[in-house]
Amino acid sequence: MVAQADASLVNYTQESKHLVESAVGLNSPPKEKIGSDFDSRMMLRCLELARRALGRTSPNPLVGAVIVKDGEIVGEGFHPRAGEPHAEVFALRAAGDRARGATIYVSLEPCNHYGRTPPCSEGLIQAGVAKVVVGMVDPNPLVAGGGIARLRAAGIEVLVGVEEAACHQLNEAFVHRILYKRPLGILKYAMTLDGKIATTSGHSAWVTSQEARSEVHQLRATCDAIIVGGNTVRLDNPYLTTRQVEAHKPLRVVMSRHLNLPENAHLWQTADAPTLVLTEKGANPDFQELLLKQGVEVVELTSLTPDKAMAYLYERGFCSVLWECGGTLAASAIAQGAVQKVLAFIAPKIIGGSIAPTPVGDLGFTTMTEALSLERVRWRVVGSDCLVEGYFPQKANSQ
Ligand SMILES: Nc1c(N[C@@H]2O[C@H](COP(=O)(O)O)[C@@H](O)[C@H]2O)[nH]c(=O)[nH]c1=O
Ligand SMILES: [Zn+2]
Repeated sequence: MVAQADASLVNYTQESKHLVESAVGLNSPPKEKIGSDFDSRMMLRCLELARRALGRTSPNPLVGAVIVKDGEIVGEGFHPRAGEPHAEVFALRAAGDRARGATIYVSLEPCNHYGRTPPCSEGLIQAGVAKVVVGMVDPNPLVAGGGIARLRAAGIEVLVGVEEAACHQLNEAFVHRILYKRPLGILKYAMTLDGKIATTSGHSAWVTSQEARSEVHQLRATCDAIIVGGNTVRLDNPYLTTRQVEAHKPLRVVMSRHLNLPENAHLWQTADAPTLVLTEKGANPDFQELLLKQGVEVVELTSLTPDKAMAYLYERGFCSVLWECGGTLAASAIAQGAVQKVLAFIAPKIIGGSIAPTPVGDLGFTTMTEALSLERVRWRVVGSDCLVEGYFPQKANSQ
């Protein structure tokens, strides 16, 4: 039986629950375009600015803001990382007095709470902006429509939902974290046209083209952590880095119950990205010592399962986790609901072999009717390969 994640919408008032459900596309029909073409252009500029902090803002969202006066941009900003000022603050600083009577575009609803920083709603009211154009409602229960209500109560015109789908897409991991209290799990694999991730002897360098591999490095830079099992460390000896000097370096996570791992794996010998080994209480103390000496963090969980690992990474403030593991761990992560999104690179190659490894191990299904169907499926060509992307269906639990 495959676990289905339920969105926890129980912390919302009835009104904010509807706003959030609609913003994140749960239980809501397709919508019409909101705002003018100029509004859309400005909102897309907000998203471009927000992307400058890709991979660096968790547990916070990616947010961009643009201030427009008399048809001209007079201030821009984005949220660089958690604990630092929000996007609106940077844009207001850049605009100075020109913010008075201006329109501000923000990709996420301005906050209305005292967190690590004071509420942006109050900052906008004090700056005297005339209009606020919002990309999407903030699903954080501390905000959830409250920022919009506060601005309207102060007499400011507010337009909500401009380029909403694009705003949601950029923050899909933040939204998932808020609604499901887990990071978004993304399963990525590269397989041949006949569904193999390696030859019968375990050789896998390389299944896909150079272009597809550099796309993976870019993908890693957008995630908070990359997770593999002990088998991948033993068989592939991966680096799990982004190979880009300036890029964000996600935490490399290894799940290993018994710590029966090679002493000289690349992961412990390369300090260019942080590494965490998740294991169980009391496992192999000598190996734990060796890891600690090499600067690797070790955390013992009472039981080590994909869901327990995701619960731990949630507590650490992560929004997105990339599963780059072998088929056995991938099957158990899927079965426990630790995977929401699948990215499959398919190389136009055939290697054959009935015992060659496949991307997802046994799920216990015997009939096609049990197959897990992905939705919102898209595909595109990357180099000489095809990238297929889709999501497992998600549920809202709003009792
Ligand atoms: N980063 C961001 C927002 N983030 C909102 O504020 C929450 C974090 O608050 P704090 O701990 O004070 O940084 C975060 O969970 C999200 O709901 N809001 C905005 O108006 N603009 C921003 O740029
Ligand atoms: Zn704010």
